[in-house]
Amino acid sequence: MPAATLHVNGLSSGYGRTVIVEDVSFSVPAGQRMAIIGRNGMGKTTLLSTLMGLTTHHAGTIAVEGAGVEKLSASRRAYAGLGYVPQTRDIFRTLTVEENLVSGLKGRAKTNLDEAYHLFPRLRERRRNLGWQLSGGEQQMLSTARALLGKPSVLLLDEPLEGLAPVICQELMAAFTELAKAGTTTILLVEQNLKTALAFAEEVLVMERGRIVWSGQSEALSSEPHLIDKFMGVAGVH
Ligand SMILES: Nc1ncnc2c1ncn2[C@@H]1O[C@H](COP(=O)(O)OP(=O)(O)OP(=O)(O)O)[C@@H](O)[C@H]1O
Repeated sequence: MPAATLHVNGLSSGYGRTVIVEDVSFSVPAGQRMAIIGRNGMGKTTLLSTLMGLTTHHAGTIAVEGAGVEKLSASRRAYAGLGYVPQTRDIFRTLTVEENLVSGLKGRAKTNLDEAYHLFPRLRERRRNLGWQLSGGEQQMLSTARALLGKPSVLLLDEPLEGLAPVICQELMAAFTELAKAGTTTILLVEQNLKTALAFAEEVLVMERGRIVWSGQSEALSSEPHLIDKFMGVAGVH
C-alpha cells in the first residue's frame, strides 16, 4: 500500500461517557511526518488509540485516503492501512523474534522479513530469542517491525523512545527517518522529547486537555521559545 493522506475532522472520543479528545481536526498529506506533543495526560495516547478504534468514539470522522474508517473495528482499520505501535510495545513475549515477525506478515511471503531485518539489523541477530529476553529497545524495534510488515499506509507511533537509552533512541529515529524518506508511509508520532519531535516532523500539533491548541510547521515552533515554554513548561527546555 502506498502512503495515504489522513484526514481527521471534529473528532471527539474518550472512555465510555468520559470525553477526553475534543473536537480535533487535522490532516497529514501522504508521505509526510507529523508530531503530536504536549504535557503528560493531555490526550495524545487517547487520540492515537481513537484513530485505531480502541476508545469510545463520540463524534467526527477519520479518513484514510478519503475512505471513512471511524465506524470500523481496529482490525478492519489495519486492513484499511492504519498501522499502530502502542506505548505498551505490542509483542508476544513467549514467541521468538522471528515468530513475532511472521505473525505480523498477515499472509505475505516470508521473504518480506528481510525488509524488517534491513531496517533493524539487531532483530536478525536476535531472531531466535524470545520476546521477554529482549531489551526495551529491541522490544520497541520488534513492535515497530511487526506493524511495518502489515505495510501500513499510515503509521501511528506512540512514544517509541520512552525509557530507552540514548544510543537506542538514535538507532530507532534513524530507522523512522529512513522509513519516512522512502515515502511509503505517512507517519504520526507522539513524542515527549521536543527536540526529537521537531527534528523529525515537518508539522506539529500541540495538545492541551484533549484539544489542539497550536498547529503548524516544526520550524515555526522551534523559533518561538515563548510558545514552547507555554505549551511544554519544563519539558520543553530540555
Ligand atoms: N483507560 C482509560 N480510562 C479512563 N481514563 C483514561 C484511560 N486512559 C487514559 N485516561 C485519561 O485520559 C486522559 C488523557 O490521557 P492520555 O494517556 O491520552 O494522555 P497523554 O497525553 O498520552 O499522556 P502521557 O504522555 O502521560 O501518555 C488522562 O486524564 C487519563 O487519566
